[in-house]
Amino acid sequence: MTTPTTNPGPVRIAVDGEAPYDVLIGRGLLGELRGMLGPRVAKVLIVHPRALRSTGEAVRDDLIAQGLEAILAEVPDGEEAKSAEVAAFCWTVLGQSDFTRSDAVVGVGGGAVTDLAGFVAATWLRGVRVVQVPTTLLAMVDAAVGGKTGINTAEGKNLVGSFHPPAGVLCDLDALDTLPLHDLRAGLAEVVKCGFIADPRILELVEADVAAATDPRSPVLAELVERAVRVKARVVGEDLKESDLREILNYGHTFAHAVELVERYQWRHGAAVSVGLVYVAELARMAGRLSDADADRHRSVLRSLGLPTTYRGDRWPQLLDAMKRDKKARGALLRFVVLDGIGKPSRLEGPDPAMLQAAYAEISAE
Ligand SMILES: NC(=O)c1ccc[n+]([C@@H]2O[C@H](COP(=O)([O-])OP(=O)(O)OC[C@H]3O[C@@H](n4cnc5c(N)ncnc54)[C@H](O)[C@@H]3O)[C@@H](O)[C@H]2O)c1
Ligand SMILES: O=C(O)C(=O)C[C@@H](O)[C@H](O)[C@H](O)COP(=O)(O)O
Ligand SMILES: [Zn+2]
Repeated sequence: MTTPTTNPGPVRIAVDGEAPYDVLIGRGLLGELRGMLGPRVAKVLIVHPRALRSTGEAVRDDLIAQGLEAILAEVPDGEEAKSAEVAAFCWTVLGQSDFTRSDAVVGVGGGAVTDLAGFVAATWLRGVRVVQVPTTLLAMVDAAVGGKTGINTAEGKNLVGSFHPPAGVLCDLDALDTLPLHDLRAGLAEVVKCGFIADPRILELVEADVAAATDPRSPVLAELVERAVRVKARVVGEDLKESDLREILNYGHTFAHAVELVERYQWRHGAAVSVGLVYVAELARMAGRLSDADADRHRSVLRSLGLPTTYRGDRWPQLLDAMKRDKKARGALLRFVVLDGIGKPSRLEGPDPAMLQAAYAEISAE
């Protein structure tokens, strides 16, 4: 059931760092885009997925009405957008449109498109402005914020990319009205991740009312978005380039990225993160770092949201091979973000291979 909402005006969350910017969360925010682009921008490339053609066109028409030159680059839906070929297509459009350093890119779409648009902006003329307009929950709470941009290669997920913070992020919650439930749930996996690493109130909100947490019109979901963005903003504001603290945002991702690769991206990122969280909670439990109750809480909260908590691919050697290319690895040393308790992220370095496989057996047996 849809809960009626009032329209209290946008929440503004500042992200600190060398080039600080704001994340706006609210409804009907398109009018804020021109201001975020900045006064010098005259030409804009709007990168959008095929499925959101009419949204891309609406953004283009709005900017044209405000006197800008705006061009569309339509890219494939989902993970297919994150390839060298699609990035090269965008560079061609930019080249043919004579884009200069005073022009800007706007990413309109889910995390796949905001990762691609950010990467194109980071690489064009060695870096132009990008404003992100995320349209999935996952992109609002995670992908569009923080400046990690990138594409995949045949060998793995996000292996090519750069840190290129946006000039601003517009999280218009109205976009969630059309988002399929599976994609909403996928976004909630990253929200729950923030709950485990830094903000336990997120876990309490989900546990108290799962229906509200999965209702795009509910104030509970709006609060979850705000809380998750605050976690991310605080972390990336302190450690943009992942020298240490930022690794905590990668909680659950060592196993998740391996699943995505092995499953040829037929798993949504958020679904893979969900099993990745359960996997690493098992690992931490086996290493004597996490209590049974806290490890079990991972399973119960994710399961209550309809997210997967098991992986039955029977592909341990391939998963282990993929995990070796995780960016947190150092040489042959696998490194995992683990919890010593809820809200207490830590690291587990070079765990015993038998324990790695035992944790896998645990999540495939359930
Ligand atoms: N850069 C980062 O820090 C970061 C963080 C988390 C995830 N990511 C990346 O984000 C990607 C996953 O993002 P995602 O979950 O948004 O998936 P996605 O971008 O693949 O979008 C999912 C699907 O929803 C469609 N869609 C988008 N908005 C819609 C809307 N409002 N209504 C209906 N359909 C809509 C898309 O076209 C797509 O088919 C992965 O590639 C992941 O690696 C990056
Ligand atoms: O922002 C971060 O840092 C993260 O790790 C957030 C993750 O949710 C996200 O999926 C990120 O793209 C993973 O990055 P990678 O460095 O492991 O490729
Ligand atoms: Zn992620």
